[in-house]
Amino acid sequence: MTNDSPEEETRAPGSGGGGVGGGKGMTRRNRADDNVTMLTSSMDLHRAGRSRASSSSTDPAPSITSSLELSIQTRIFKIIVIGDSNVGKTCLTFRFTGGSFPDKTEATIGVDFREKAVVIQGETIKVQVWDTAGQERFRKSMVEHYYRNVHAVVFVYDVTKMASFRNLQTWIEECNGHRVSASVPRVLVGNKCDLVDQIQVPSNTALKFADSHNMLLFETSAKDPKESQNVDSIFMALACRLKAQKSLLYRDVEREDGRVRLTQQTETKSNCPC
Ligand SMILES: Nc1nc2c(ncn2[C@@H]2O[C@H](COP(=O)(O)OP(=O)(O)OP(=O)(O)O)[C@@H](O)[C@H]2O)c(=O)[nH]1
Repeated sequence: MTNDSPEEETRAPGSGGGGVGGGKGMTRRNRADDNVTMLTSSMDLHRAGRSRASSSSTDPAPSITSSLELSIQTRIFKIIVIGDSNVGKTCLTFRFTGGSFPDKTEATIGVDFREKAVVIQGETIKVQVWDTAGQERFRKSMVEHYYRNVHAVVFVYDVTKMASFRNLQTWIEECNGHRVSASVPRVLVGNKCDLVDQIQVPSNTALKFADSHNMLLFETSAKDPKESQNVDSIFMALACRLKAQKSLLYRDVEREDGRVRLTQQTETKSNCPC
């Protein structure tokens, strides 16, 4: 939980079309493609930044150099997770980046950053997940940062709370109000499907909504370990889509204070069959 944000000099993808997958429909138990490999477990950017900064005084120079060389080749995709408080945004991002369900969560203040390196068709990509605060009082000063240079958006509702589903329209309007391009992929996630006896949002209602906004729908549970691959699929579908549509290579530059600065470096094109 932090109020800091990594400084960025990226720009949102300006080309490529439509929502994720380009197709509509519910994707439940969608499996990550075989071409995709998760490389690392979760890493809090700030904690990682601090440890890199502090270790730089003791580590031998060659390892710093090779780490920088490695990072120069790595593209970073910023994905923000948006939705009402308590829908499970933190738990979903934790499940994806850390592979587990947190024992205890507190309301997110500002934003939490988590990052995971994945390999898609031989290319290592850092998926940077911004877990945003659902409570208005904890997000006020951060909203601009959430949407700045975002590459994809995950809208989350709680399948056991109809109000959280109804509020999606407000979240979409906020997103649109921050000039997020229509070409930025968006997906819809209904979380807490493990609470089968309490479901208030029927799948077909959610599917209609997703279709009308050109989004894929994922119904899943951050809590149920059997759903973990489905949670991974949410972010991997976006990463695959971004890899296919993005024509920019970003350089990850470490600054002296350990914060991350991203700069556009050169152009590449790739085709992802995911
Ligand atoms: N049963 C069940 N509970 C869940 C699931 N995901 C999250 N929760 C619970 O829902 C509560 C809220 O989860 P969070 O991940 O903190 O919610 P959030 O959307 O990040 O909330 P804010 O930080 O306030 O925006 C916690 O008590 C979690 O344990 C799920 O898939 N199933």
